[in-house]
Amino acid sequence: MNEPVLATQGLTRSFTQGDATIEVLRGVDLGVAPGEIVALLGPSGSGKSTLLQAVGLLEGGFGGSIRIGGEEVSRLDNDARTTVRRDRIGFVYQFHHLLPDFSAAENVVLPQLIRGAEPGDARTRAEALLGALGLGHRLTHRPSQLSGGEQQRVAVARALANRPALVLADEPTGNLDEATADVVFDEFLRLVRGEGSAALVATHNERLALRMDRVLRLHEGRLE
Ligand SMILES: Nc1ncnc2c1ncn2[C@@H]1O[C@H](COP(=O)(O)OP(=O)(O)OP(=O)(O)O)[C@@H](O)[C@H]1O
Repeated sequence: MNEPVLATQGLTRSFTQGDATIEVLRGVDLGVAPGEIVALLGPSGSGKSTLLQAVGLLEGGFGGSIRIGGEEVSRLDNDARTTVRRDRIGFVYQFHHLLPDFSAAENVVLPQLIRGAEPGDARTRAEALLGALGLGHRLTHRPSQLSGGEQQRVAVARALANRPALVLADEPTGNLDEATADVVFDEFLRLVRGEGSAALVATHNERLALRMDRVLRLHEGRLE
């Protein structure tokens, strides 16, 4: 059997506020297979973002095990975490977080250059991804010159630029109106599938969740 792209065991996280401690994650065991697209469904406040931050190695303070591509990554130092993020994970957030002074194409080129790609190759890859998302005519536009749906498409292209084994997406179309969200979400799924990446996608939208390969439900700090 293929090694999971992502596996957690007994993942815990609690926050202390004053005298109160809230246990947000109470022992989450999950596995995502290569190329599998998994929905992480749960109401607001159920801990979806907290879980994505843990497995994306964006925050510390977690208990339990996180394996990415078979490697235990939960105890790595900061430099090693940064390398895992850069080489293996693509992120899409609810808000695009594009660099405002760079064009759409440059936003997709930059992460590739940081990883050591040749500028010509990076440009070709950026144009191919943006073209696949219908943005071939928007390459030189800055984020402020793009619509919300176009901005999120650029963010999707950027996430896939380095061919990550795993895409982590937190409400990737949550900031768009329903009709635009539907279209952008379909394009996101099509592109991720076409690239062969796995994805873990947090959403509170049942309808979007059912378009994915599998649905995990987060309830009271555990997966149902
Ligand atoms: N840094 C923090 N300090 C204290 N409490 C926190 C912190 N981060 C998250 N929490 C709490 O953890 C719980 C889960 O938050 P989280 O953002 O993971 O939920 P979510 O399911 O992603 O919600 P939403 O769908 O609204 O984004 C919430 O009760 C939140 O208040």
